[in-house]
Amino acid sequence: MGILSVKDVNKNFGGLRALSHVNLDVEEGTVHAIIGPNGAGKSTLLNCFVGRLEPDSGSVTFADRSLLGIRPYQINQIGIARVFQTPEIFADLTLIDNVMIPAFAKRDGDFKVNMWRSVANERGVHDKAMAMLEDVGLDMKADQIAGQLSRGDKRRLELAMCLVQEPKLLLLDEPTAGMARADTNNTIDLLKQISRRGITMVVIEHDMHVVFSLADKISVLAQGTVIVEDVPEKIKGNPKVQEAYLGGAHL
Ligand SMILES: Nc1ncnc2c1ncn2[C@@H]1O[C@H](COP(=O)(O)OP(=O)(O)OP(=O)(O)O)[C@@H](O)[C@H]1O
Repeated sequence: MGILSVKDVNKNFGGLRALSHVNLDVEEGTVHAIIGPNGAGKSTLLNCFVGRLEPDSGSVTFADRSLLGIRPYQINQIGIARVFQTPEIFADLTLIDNVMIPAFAKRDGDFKVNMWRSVANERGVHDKAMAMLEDVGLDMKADQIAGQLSRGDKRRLELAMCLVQEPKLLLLDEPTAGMARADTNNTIDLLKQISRRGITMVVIEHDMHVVFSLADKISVLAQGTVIVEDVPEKIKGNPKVQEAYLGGAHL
C-alpha cells in the first residue's frame, strides 16, 4: 500500500457521479500526477485528500491514517501540505514573515495574532524560515513585500511556506497555472529538487510538459474513473488515454 491510498472512492453531486470506484496508490518518495480532461474529477479527488469533501463511500488513507472526517486545518499537522492554483500568500507581509507564520502554526498547532510580539525573539524559527527562503532562491528578497513578487516567485514563496512545515506529502493543484514558460521551467526544476529530498508529491496539471518532466507515475481520470495508471512513457502512446483525454489527439 502507498503512503496515500484511495480505495473504491465514490462521490456524487446530486445526480452527477463525480468519482466512481476510484483506486489510487501513491508510493512514498515518488511524484504521482493525476491528469484528465476538464470535469474528469481531479479537483474533487484532491478535495477528498484534504477534508474539503467527504467521499460518499470508500476510503482514503495517508500513512495508514484515515483522512475521512479530517478538517482542512488539520492536514498540515499530519504532514500534508497543499499548493493552490493561485499562490496563497500574505501579500502585505514580507517574505520572511510569510514563511515564519506557517512555521509557528506547525510548531504550536495554530497561529495567534498576539504571538507577533514574540516573533522578533524567535530566533530558531526565523533562521529556519530564512533557510527555506534560501532553498527556493528567495533569501535575497526576505524583507520585500510578498505582493510585489512575480508569479513565479510567489509560487517559490508558497513552496517555502509549505517546506518549512516539513511535509511528507505535497499536493500541487496546477502549480504552473498562468505562468510564462521561463517561470514554468524554473518551477519544474524547484519541484525536482524538492522531490529529491524524498517528499512525496501528487500533482494535478493540465500542462503535459510539466507532467512528463516531473511524474514517476500518472493516473488518468476520465468521467470520474481512473482509466489508466502507468509510467509516463507508457501513458504517451496509450490509445485509451488519447481517446478519452484528448479525443484522439496525440499527447
Ligand atoms: N461542488 C460541486 N457541486 C456540483 N457539481 C460539482 C461540484 N464540484 C464539481 N462538480 C462537478 O463534478 C465534476 C468533476 O469536477 P472536478 O472539478 O472535480 O473536475 P476536474 O477534473 O478538476 O476539472 P478541471 O480540470 O476543469 O478543473 C464536474 O462535472 C463538475 O461540474
